[in-house]
Amino acid sequence: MKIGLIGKGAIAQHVMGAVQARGHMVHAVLVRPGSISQNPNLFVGSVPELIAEADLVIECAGHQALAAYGPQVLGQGTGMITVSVGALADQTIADEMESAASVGQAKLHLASGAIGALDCLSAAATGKLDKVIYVGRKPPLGWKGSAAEGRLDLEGLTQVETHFTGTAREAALAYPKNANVAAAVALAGIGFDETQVKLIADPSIAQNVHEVEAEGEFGQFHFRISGNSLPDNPRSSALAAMSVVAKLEQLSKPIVM
Ligand SMILES: NC(=O)C1=CN([C@@H]2O[C@H](COP(=O)(O)OP(=O)(O)OC[C@H]3O[C@@H](n4cnc5c(N)ncnc54)[C@H](O)[C@@H]3O)[C@@H](O)[C@H]2O)C=CC1
Ligand SMILES: O=C([O-])CC(=O)C(=O)O
Repeated sequence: MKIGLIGKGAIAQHVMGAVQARGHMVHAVLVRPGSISQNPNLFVGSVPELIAEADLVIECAGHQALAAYGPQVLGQGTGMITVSVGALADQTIADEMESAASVGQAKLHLASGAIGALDCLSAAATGKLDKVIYVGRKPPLGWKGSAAEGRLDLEGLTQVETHFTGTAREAALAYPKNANVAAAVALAGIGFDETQVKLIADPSIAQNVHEVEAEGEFGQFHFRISGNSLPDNPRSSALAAMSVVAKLEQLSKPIVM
C-alpha cells in the first residue's frame, strides 16, 4: 500500500519503520510547516499533498491533528487509521468524522492502541453489559505534560496517587496524550459516559499498566497488560504503535481476525 503518514513523533517513527519493513511505501509525511525543510523530499504541509498518491492515511500526531486533517482526508475519499481515538470523545469532532466518511465513502479505522481485549468487550457489548472499569497506571514520568502535572508533584512523587476518577469522556478530553485507551475501551464497550476510569501515577512501576474489568450477560473478565513505553516517549506504549501496524495488516490481507 502507498501510505501518507501524519506526524513524525515516537509512534510515527515506529510505524514508519515497521510498515516499510512489510513492503508498504510511505510516500509523504504531513508535518508542521516549520519542519518541512528537515526532509523536503518526504515532508509535506497540506492534506492534498498527503493524499495525492496515498491508498491510506495513518494518523499518529494527536487529537488536534485528527480534528484538523481527518475530515478533509475522509471527505476526499481516502481511508484513515488513527491512534488518537480519544478525540472522538468530543461529539463535534466525532460528528465531523462521520459525515466526512459518509461523503467520501471512506472509513476511519481505530487502532486498538496500548490496550487489548477490545474484541472480547465488543462481543460482550452485543449482549447486556452492566459495568466496565478501566484503570491506567503509569510511572510519574509517563504523566508528564498531562493534567496530572497540575495535581501532583510528579518529579518528587514517593507514593501511589490517583489523579483522576471519572467517565471515559472526561478522561479522554482532559488527557489527550494519555487516555486514548479509555476512549477505545468506551467505544468497544458501553460508551464514553458509562465507562468508569481511574488514572494513577505509581513511582514503584517502570511500565505502563492498563487494566479493564467488565461484567455483564456474558460473565466477567479482567484484562491486564504491562506495556513497555517507546524509547522516544515515556507517555506512549510500544503496543500503541504496533496496533497501528496490525490494523494496516488487517486492511491489506484477504483473511483477517
Ligand atoms: N491509542 C493509544 O493507545 C495511544 C494513542 N496515543 C496518541 O498518539 C499521539 C502521538 O503519540 P506520540 O507519537 O507518542 O507523541 P509524540 O509527541 O512523540 O509525537 C507527536 C508528533 O505529532 C506532531 N504533530 C502534532 N500536531 C500536529 C499537527 N497538527 N500537524 C502535524 N504534526 C503534528 C508533533 O510535531 C510530533 O512530531 C498522542 O498525542 C496520543 O493522542 C498515544 C499513545 C497511546
Ligand atoms: O500509551 C499508553 O500506554 C496509553 C496512552 O498514552 C493513551 O491511552 O493515550
